[in-house]
Amino acid sequence: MEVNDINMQSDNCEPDRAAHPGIFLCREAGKSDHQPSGRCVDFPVSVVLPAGGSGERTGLQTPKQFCSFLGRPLISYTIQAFERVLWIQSIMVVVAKENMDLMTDIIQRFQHRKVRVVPGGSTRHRSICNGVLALGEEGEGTSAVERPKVVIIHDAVRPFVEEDFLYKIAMAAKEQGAAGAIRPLVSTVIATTSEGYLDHSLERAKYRASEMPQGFTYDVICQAYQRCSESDFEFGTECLHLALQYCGTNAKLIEGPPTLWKVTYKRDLAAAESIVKETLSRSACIITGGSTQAVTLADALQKAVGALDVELDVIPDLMGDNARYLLKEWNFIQVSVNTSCLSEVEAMLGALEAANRALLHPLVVIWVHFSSMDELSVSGRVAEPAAIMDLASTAKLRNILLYGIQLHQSKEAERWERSVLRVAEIASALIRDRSPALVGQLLQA
Ligand SMILES: Nc1ccn([C@@H]2O[C@H](COP(=O)(O)OP(=O)(O)OP(=O)(O)O)[C@@H](O)[C@H]2O)c(=O)n1
Ligand SMILES: O=C(CO)[C@H](O)[C@H](O)COP(=O)(O)O
Repeated sequence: MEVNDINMQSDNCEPDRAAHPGIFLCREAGKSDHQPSGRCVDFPVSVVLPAGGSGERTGLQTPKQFCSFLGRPLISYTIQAFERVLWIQSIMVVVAKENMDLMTDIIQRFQHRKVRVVPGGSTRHRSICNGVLALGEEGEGTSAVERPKVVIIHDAVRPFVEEDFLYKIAMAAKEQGAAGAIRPLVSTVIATTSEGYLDHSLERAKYRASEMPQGFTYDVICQAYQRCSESDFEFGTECLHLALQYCGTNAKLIEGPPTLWKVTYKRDLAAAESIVKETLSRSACIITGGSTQAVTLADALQKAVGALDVELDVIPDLMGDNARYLLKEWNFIQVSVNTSCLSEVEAMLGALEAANRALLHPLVVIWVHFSSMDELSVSGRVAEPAAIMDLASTAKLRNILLYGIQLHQSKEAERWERSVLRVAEIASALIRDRSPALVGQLLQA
């Protein structure tokens, strides 16, 4: 059966654990950046994340899964990608013995749930095997988590896996016993002689790169590891091969998106950071406080930012229905007109903190202080650089990056348009770069 043919149960699937004991559908406070797909899986699915390697190829001291960007270790991004999938019931993370405490700290710090940690082995297969066996023990005598029907295995260093693809893998694994992600080959694979000459070359169109995630029925992956040889444990790199050789299970292969790529070298960590930044920079919300001047500025910014590829919503405040903006990946731009007082920003920071919005990612808040020339001539200075610096220093401790932009009203249309464009450019650069060095600066537009 084609994976696309599998009946996708997508309509209003209600969380009913009694009727579907395998469905895991709890929502997690402060982590609602992800829209659930609405898909249900009516069998228990658990995940094994092998994270027991040392990451030699990065050349770094720290194993790559524990290297951080935007204040969070890579492994936490991967866990989050699985944790937000409501139909996944548990995640078994496998780490080297000496990193068990570190991993436990990460789980606590980023409030990961559904996660257990077990010690790994000297090779990837040994680590995965430990994780799979631990899933079996998890089912015994515990009511919260059942023995899984399907086990998804995914390298802890592939952080960008999407729910839709996991769904395809889980459904195909249940149907076929095994399923795995593939990608087209980038380069031709050749065999070399022991003297370093070309022996033969493979016809590229016939081959595919095997990627992760892979899915197996629990019985297939358990049997494969029970039956495989020491040599497989020591030198093997392919779980699908074990399922074929030891269980006669031909895996269904499904072409996955390019984002399934594995962090292998140091440069891949920088690439992962830039993908996360790009994702976090797509939308911002302007809060006007309801003032006419602020709304006019917001409308002008909306036009200017449109060209910069940022989705921009304009709302008067974060009250009532607008509180939903606190729950998603929005960045915030607070416009204050003719007041150098930062109380509106302080109130917003309080609301963001209460919603636990900056737990997983640094959040950008930009205060745009819109002042008339009259205000300037009365006060004789630009708005409170010291106050914003103090507020930003405190906010930074809570993972909120506060920046300021000072915009002076001008009666000259051309000058005004230039300033608005500058605000749009500065704001989108601040949102995109999330530079800690610029936190608390009051930039001039
Ligand atoms: N004994 C091992 C070796 C690897 N892995 C995990 O398997 C995944 C894919 O392996 P790879 O990219 O090769 O990771 P490393 O072995 O850490 O990297 P390197 O080969 O560069 O040392 C990683 O999440 C890694 O932590 C594991 O759980 N246990
Ligand atoms: O793609 C894979 C499975 O097919 C694995 O991710 C890959 O084998 C990881 O191993 P390596 O240590 O060789 O990078």
